[in-house]
Amino acid sequence: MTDATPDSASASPAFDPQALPPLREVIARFGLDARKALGQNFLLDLNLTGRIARSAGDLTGVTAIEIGPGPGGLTRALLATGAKQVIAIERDHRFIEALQDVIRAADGRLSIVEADALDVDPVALAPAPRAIVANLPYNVATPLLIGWLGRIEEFVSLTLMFQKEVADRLVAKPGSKAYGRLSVITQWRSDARVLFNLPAKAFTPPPKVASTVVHLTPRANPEPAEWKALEQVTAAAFGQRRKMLRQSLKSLGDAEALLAAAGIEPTARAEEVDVAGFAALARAFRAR
Ligand SMILES: C[S@@+](CC[C@H](N)C(=O)[O-])C[C@H]1O[C@@H](n2cnc3c(N)ncnc32)[C@H](O)[C@@H]1O
Repeated sequence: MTDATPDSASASPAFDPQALPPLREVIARFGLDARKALGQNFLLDLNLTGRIARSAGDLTGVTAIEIGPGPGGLTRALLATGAKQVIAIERDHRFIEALQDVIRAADGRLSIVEADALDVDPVALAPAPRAIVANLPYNVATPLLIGWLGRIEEFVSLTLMFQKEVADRLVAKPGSKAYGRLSVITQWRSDARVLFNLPAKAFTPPPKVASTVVHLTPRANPEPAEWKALEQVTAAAFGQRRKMLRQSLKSLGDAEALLAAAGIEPTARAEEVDVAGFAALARAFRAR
């Protein structure tokens, strides 16, 4: 880890993302061909990365954590915000050398951690207030998000690029096709908002699908429920989403009694139950 502690909270964020060599040049100089297995689809347009960084909201005094800086387009944009510090976690060793110019230009505000983000606890890594801003590697985007949601109150916000199809699931409402376990868990813990979409051609190389930036903030008063119980009831309910709950919840025990305790019609289907309903079901399951 390259240590970079700023002198004070008021360290000036004067940083010009355009003053460094163009990203295409960095990629060519260091031979950074994109690796599909690591979800490497880069954003080389600094106007776009600037838009993403600004969409995180006011980062003044905040430690911004970036997952997968790659060649550093979004990293540069984050340094141009009022963020007190940027800590970027990158798994691919090739980018560490390529980012040295950015580290120097950041004048003590950028640290790079070479690690698999799935193994890193961002709360232990970065002081509060902290926010995550990332163009996520799509192969690990959902497990990363679920890990962060479990302790989202530790973050000011999460501003994350997902495949559009995943973003649609995060914000889906009951009654829609995209509504499922991920929607319930996300909306239970956070207020999740779609900010904007980006076409595949915005990336180098272009992925097969469109992408969406989602902004998540901790939900002020989440419905009381235990994480594990909520996972169990949503897994059973959405595992057979077309069946009535009195049938699909049988694997959990006396389904009719659980539904009665939660105040849900036994003939309801998973996709009709809102987050409050699933939280009630999780409480009933825990209390059985
Ligand atoms: C979609 S690219 C984004 C790159 C850059 N931030 C941009 O916007 O151009 C995903 C980045 O995450 C890195 N990455 C992939 N899996 C990772 C993991 N498990 N932990 C940390 N970084 C990872 C990749 O090497 C790549 O740099």
